[in-house]
Amino acid sequence: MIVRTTAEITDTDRHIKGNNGNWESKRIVLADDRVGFSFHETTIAAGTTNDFHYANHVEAVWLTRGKGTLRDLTNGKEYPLEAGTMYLLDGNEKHQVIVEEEMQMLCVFNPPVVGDENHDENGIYPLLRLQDDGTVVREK
Ligand SMILES: CC(=O)NCC[C@H](N)C(=O)O
Repeated sequence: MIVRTTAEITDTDRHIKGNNGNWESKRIVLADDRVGFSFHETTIAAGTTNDFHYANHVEAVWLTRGKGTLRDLTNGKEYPLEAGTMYLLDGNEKHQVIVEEEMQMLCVFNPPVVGDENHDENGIYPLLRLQDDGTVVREK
């Protein structure tokens, strides 16, 4: 069994700042826990528009705080986001998160994020795999 607290993650190498400057992510469960998914708490700043594209991962997002809009960039559809709403990117959809009130979200990634992944210029995380010997290989 593994038990962790926010205090153990905040301001450590598990606390990642997004390279668009708009979000931060506390990486609660990572690939080295070897459970097949990673689990993050993400905060996104009010007044921002964020383009994401998890081409190599499935992501589920559960909003615990905040308000805004999710836009599916594959078809232009928009969905209101507020506490208690979940979206699942089961088709690796390019999407946009438009934030009216600061959002806090709980996010699950499969395959699991290894550690400090950040978005490239297209909003994509690389596909990194943690090998049994602890080394990380880039697969995409
Ligand atoms: C909602 C979203 O995709 N936010 C960006 C950060 C990501 N969820 C992460 O925790 O790495």
